[in-house]
Amino acid sequence: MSRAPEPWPPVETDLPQRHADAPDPGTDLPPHYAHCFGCGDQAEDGLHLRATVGEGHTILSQFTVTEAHQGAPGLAHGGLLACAFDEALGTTVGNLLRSPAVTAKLETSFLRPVPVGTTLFIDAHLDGIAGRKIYVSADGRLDAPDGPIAVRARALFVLVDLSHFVTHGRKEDLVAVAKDPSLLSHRPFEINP
Ligand SMILES: CCCCCCCC(=O)SCCNC(=O)CCNC(=O)[C@H](O)C(C)(C)COP(=O)(O)OP(=O)(O)OC[C@H]1O[C@@H](n2cnc3c(N)ncnc32)[C@H](O)[C@@H]1OP(=O)(O)O
Repeated sequence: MSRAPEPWPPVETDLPQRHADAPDPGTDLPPHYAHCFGCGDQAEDGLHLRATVGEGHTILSQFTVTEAHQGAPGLAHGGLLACAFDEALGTTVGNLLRSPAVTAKLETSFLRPVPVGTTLFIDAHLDGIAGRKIYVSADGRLDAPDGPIAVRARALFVLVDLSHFVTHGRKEDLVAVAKDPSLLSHRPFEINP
């Protein structure tokens, strides 16, 4: 497999417009859903990713690799790192565009091992929009915002209607959220099953 990067975004795009109600640069974002494996504070052994809005089209996220995240002894599992990027990229799309979207395609390049105890700093950037397709990418650096790059990712998100979540989500979880809206502590949209 070639290491030469393919053109990105792969199609002609426009620069996405930040939503007028997008949070300001410097804003620390609360978890979007308490049980989210990526950011939820009630997700035991989750990643507990934390995100802060950056300048322009960026959001900076970070999480610390724990023993629960191992693949090889003492090293983060690659699929779990991909999960962290899915979360960081999705947060970027959701908060800056404030429209529901889901991951359609996620590509990760693993450049360096990520040991347990490392904090990964993920700098995500909205790259382009073409109709419902949103292209977004991120670099993940070891232990500092300017540390060595360990993982790179790029993804296609597709804008969806709220009906996507209501139609496909497990009913008891949708009901739980309707009963206790604080489970969705930060939400770019409302869910009323
Ligand atoms: C704040 C929130 C943070 C959340 C972070 C976590 C985010 C997530 O993990 S979301 C969960 C994982 N993702 C999913 O479950 C999505 C499952 N997939 C789906 O539901 C559907 O396939 C979906 C919605 C992506 C697309 O279906 P549909 O709405 O019918 O649109 P469809 O017409 O097929 O695709 C729209 C466009 O995207 C393109 N596209 C869709 N999938 C892909 C793909 N895998 N690769 C390339 N292009 C694709 C299509 O070709 C089409 O392009 P064009 O407009 O040029 O014709």
